[in-house]
Amino acid sequence: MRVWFCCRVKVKISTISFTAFITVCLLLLAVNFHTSSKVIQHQEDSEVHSLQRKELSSWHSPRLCTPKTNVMFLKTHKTASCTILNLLYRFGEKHNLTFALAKGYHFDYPKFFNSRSVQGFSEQSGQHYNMMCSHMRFNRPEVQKVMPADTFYISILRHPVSLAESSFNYFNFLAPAFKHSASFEDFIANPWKYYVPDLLFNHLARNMLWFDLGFDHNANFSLQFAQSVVAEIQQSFHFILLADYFDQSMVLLRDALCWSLDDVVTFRHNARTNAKPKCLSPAQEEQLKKWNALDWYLYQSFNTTFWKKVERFGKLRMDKEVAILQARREELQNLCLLKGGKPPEVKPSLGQGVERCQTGHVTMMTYTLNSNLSISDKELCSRMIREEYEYTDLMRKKQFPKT
Ligand SMILES: Nc1ncnc2c1ncn2[C@@H]1O[C@H](COP(=O)(O)OS(=O)(=O)O)[C@@H](OP(=O)(O)O)[C@H]1O
Repeated sequence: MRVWFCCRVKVKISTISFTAFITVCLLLLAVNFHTSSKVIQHQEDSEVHSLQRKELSSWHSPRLCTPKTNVMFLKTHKTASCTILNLLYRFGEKHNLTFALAKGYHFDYPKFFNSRSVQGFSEQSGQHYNMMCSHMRFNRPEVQKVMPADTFYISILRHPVSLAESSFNYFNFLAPAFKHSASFEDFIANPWKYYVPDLLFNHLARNMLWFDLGFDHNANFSLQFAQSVVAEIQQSFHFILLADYFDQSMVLLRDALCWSLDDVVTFRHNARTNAKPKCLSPAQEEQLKKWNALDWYLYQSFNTTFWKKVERFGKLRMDKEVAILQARREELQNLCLLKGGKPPEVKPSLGQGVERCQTGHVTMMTYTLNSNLSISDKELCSRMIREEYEYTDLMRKKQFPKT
């Protein structure tokens, strides 16, 4: 009896010690995940990673990967790029990262990017930056001079039909082809009547994405040529987001960068208040796809890649994470914005604030913060609504306090 009792006590003691040992180990592990950056290396699409994914039941779980802090974003035009810019600046500010900044607000666009247009950069210094995200015409060898070798390259595309409509609205004062046409419908019906291939800024009227990615937007379409360009883009960029599936893009981006939920929650920036897309007929849509044949091919290719990624990620998991993202956005909108951001305050586009991101003569959405925010909430909310120029100036002041 005594022996049995002793045994039971021993068994109990060893069970308790074992349990305590395991608990301490788990706690240490959890603390380690939270505090140490030396966590298991993120290996996208590897089996290890998919096993880890299964264990991550919630977005608030510690991530089993190392957050990426070197990111190059090719900011294409009229593709929700100001919204992405906002999240990159926020992340950079939070983690004290350096930005390769243009001397103004873009890298001598529409010229090809040259490393000389980065403020304070010289090739001799061997200096590198964490992030780069202002408008440019992509030029990989020059970008590589400025960014570290392990940089994660991203960009964003948008369906050429809605892109053309957005571009016509914003850039009809800038692109000669748009300027001279009586209406968008008129332009769609007779693009060659108004389009002179080599006129400055006419790229905004034809294959604008192709141009921003550094290719000849006036080239004749051939399958072989288009395929070779897509292959080159795939070599240069780790992930191409789609503005038309913005939330799904954010979920995939967060996963690829190993960032937190709040890092990828954004308010919509740079949106028109008159953003109701024009109702185009199927024939007009086809004409636009034909006119922008290179961009249309580009979009279709990366749309296919995108949905393959979603499949690998898991469609159910995607739906779940999109829902969490949207709920968090709504929560932040209600916290930060007057009337939860709806309806937006309307300002003419050529004044101060949001419209400085713009160059067109359109009415822009701008946000007003709730007046009763705590100091920390006000800081958070101000960051979320801060626009491109204001944020760029702020980062410039941080990096170049004397200028
Ligand atoms: N989150 C999200 N999802 C989908 N679409 C979005 C989002 N954020 C911005 N937008 C739309 O993107 C258009 C502005 O694009 P950019 O910021 O790239 O413009 S710019 O080139 O920097 O001027 C502009 O499109 P239009 O309103 O159709 O012109 C914005 O409404």
